[in-house]
Amino acid sequence: MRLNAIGRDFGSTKALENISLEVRPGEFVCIVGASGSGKSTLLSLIAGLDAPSTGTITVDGARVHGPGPERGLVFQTGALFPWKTVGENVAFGLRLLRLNRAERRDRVAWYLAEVGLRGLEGRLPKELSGGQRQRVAIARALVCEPSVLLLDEPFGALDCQTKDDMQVFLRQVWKDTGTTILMVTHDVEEAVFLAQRVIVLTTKPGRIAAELDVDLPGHRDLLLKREPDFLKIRAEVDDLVRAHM
Ligand SMILES: Nc1ncnc2c1ncn2[C@@H]1O[C@H](COP(=O)(O)OP(=O)(O)OP(=O)(O)O)[C@@H](O)[C@H]1O
Repeated sequence: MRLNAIGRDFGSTKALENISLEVRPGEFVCIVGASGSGKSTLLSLIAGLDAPSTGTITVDGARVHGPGPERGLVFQTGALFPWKTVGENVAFGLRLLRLNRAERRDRVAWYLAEVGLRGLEGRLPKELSGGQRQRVAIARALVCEPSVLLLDEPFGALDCQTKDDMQVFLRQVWKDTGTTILMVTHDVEEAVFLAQRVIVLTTKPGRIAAELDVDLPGHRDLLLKREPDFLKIRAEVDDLVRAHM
């Protein structure tokens, strides 16, 4: 996936300016920045829900002109259909793909198991916890086997312990599926724990201030968050975000 000199203006407000970024297949990249740095705007441009004022976005070599099944999208909350069951919500992701009934059933079952929701396919979203609902949203995005999974603060509404568990879960899903992931978050600890590479945005306009490779082990559990190496990178990213607020 490639962003080439992206800019987005809203009237006289420059939300984003000259953002160029390449995300390689299978990479896990997090974008952090203070409130108003244009994180959500950037993700919605890549998702094709909004169009850049300048620059181009390509995924698998094709220009983005609107939403498409090769880009899976997960928001902070509220994206599930409340009247559909867990299984139906996940299957909904497949509506744009031409698959027969057995293929659909198998894919839905595989991704429900992958996100740890096997046996809950008949439940309604209101019968799930917040963390479980986000697992459904992630399964629904992954079921199309997208080239890139786009996550906008997906754990932002969860309590600290659930958030921690979901981070470990997301690393596991990434390892199991090999999906390319681009996530935006204001939570620096989360970004450093999850990503191989962290991009820091400036505020007003949002530009790329810095880019850091996260040189931590591939296998990450929650104890890593207490390790000196982790805390050092976290402090470095925190300082960069603050310096560019
Ligand atoms: N539809 C819109 N119309 C006008 N201005 C907008 C619109 N969407 C975003 N903006 C402006 O663009 C800038 C970036 O907003 P955006 O929501 O992308 O930031 P963010 O980094 O995601 O913030 P937060 O972390 O608070 O969600 C802000 O100044 C915002 O007011």
